[in-house]
Amino acid sequence: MMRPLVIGNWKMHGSQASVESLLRELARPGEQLPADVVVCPSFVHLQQAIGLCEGSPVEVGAQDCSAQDSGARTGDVSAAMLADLGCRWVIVGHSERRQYHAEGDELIAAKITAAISAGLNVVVCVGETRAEREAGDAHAVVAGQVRGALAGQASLGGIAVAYEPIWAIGTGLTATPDQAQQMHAFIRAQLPGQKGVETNRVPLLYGGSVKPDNAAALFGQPDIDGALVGGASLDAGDFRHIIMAAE
Ligand SMILES: O=C[C@H](O)COP(=O)(O)O
Repeated sequence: MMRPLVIGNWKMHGSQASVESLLRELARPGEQLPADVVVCPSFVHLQQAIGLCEGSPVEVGAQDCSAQDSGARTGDVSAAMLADLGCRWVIVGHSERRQYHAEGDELIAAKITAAISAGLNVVVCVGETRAEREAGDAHAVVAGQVRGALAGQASLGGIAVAYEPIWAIGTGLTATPDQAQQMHAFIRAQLPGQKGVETNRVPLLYGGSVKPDNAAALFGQPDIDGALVGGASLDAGDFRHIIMAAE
């Protein structure tokens, strides 16, 4: 069985003081956790978070990276810079990047390539809007995003996929465990084969209003290998409950 993977995406929240107090609770030196745990603070808090996680089982990731290795890209941060700092993970293609920064599958695929070649693990996000689900297009949309992001990759090693139905992000609406399982099984069937790892070894995370009271039911599904948690990861007690539900 794959070890569960639970990632906290802190989005554009926090201050040095809140990062410190959250990680004093979450990243306890020498602690054994029932899941691999990653926190993704904003770029400006990465170095502080890496210091606070030292000696603990919690790893640190970024929320985005450039598709370019280096160069005249004002405001961008390369995957190599993140790896150099001590990040182990990067989120790519989050729906908020797709929506507010007009990111499409081609750019997302290039970011994955850049991140993998810098030695980072990647979590690539896919998911449909409410209108797409109501129109019966959810599977076609998600299949297109999975193929667009992954078809050109030489290997699936180091890649996790997060299914985040956009209608469930930050809304308190969660896909039911059955709905999520159904889409996860579908996503697994879309993963390109012959890419270095068995498709059943690619971690598939669910994201969208994961909370302490629904995490165990989601983790109980055969194709749900973990979670990408937004709001609840900003509360140390709630995030810990979610991590422990992966047991
Ligand atoms: O990356 C995390 C997701 O967007 C989920 O956010 P949420 O748990 O606040 O719904």
